[in-house]
Amino acid sequence: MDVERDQIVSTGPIPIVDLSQTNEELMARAVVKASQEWGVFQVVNHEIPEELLRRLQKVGRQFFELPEKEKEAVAKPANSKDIQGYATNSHKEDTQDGADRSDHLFHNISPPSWIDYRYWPKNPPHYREVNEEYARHVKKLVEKILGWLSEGLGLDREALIKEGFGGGDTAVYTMKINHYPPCPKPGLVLGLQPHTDIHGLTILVPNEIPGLQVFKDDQWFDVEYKPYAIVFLIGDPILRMSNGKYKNVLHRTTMDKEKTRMSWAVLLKPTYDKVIRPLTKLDDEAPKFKPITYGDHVYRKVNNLPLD
Ligand SMILES: O=C(O)CCC(=O)C(=O)O
Ligand SMILES: [Fe+2]
Repeated sequence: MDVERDQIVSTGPIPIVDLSQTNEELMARAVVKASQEWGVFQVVNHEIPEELLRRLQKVGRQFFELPEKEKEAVAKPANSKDIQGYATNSHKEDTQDGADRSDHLFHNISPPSWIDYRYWPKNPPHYREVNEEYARHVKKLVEKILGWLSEGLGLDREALIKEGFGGGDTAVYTMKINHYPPCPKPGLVLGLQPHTDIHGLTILVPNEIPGLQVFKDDQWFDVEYKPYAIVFLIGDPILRMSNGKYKNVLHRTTMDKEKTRMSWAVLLKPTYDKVIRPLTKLDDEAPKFKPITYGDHVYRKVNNLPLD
């Protein structure tokens, strides 16, 4: 059998993995290969209902369409160390160099002890119910993918979620809605500057406006929009936990001249005190990274301090 063709059904260069195949090993291998070579892949025919994704996008869109004053009800408090809340950067001058020209809403969605409903919009009224339902589905999908990635390292299925992220009920899941309003000079500015993700894994649902680009082999590639597909991006901690086997993909977002782009990203993170290091059974290989707490990693990245 032509494994290569069966495992990745792709019209573009970014790997696309069909999760409705019966052969689990093929799907697992496709996810592992994509993570080694690209650090990004899309999944289609996952078990998250399409109508739930439509509702997730609808309530998010309704929130961002509210007048600025109403969005401020969940604003990130000034000087808050916590990322949670609404913040706007899209009013920045178009020519301002190096600025991210986008708006965001962050709030934790799991575990329950990390949820602070002050940052969850009360308007539209279904916002909370839809996001709670989505959180349950995302967790299941993430655990499946991390299981395959663990096995791809020669470890047991639970290694990444348990040893890497501290366990299914300890790992922190944060919803981040990105909102990129139309930009009259899209060539001059970016929605998000090129970056690798500070957190471990990003599970992304974009709207239909193209904009996400990933870097590989000295070239940027567009991530093709596929309705209801979910994009996975590997972040820095998984690079470290896998001792460099899984890539932390460099990516950025562009702006559209006329249309608003939005994306719903769930960020998977360890708690700040968790030490990030190559996983135990990878210890017999020379470690490529020094142990570092997740909190220290975030601090160093945010402040442009050296990491290793
Ligand atoms: O909006 C996107 O497609 C990507 C967002 C992203 O890279 C991020 O939030 O870190
Ligand atoms: Fe990102």
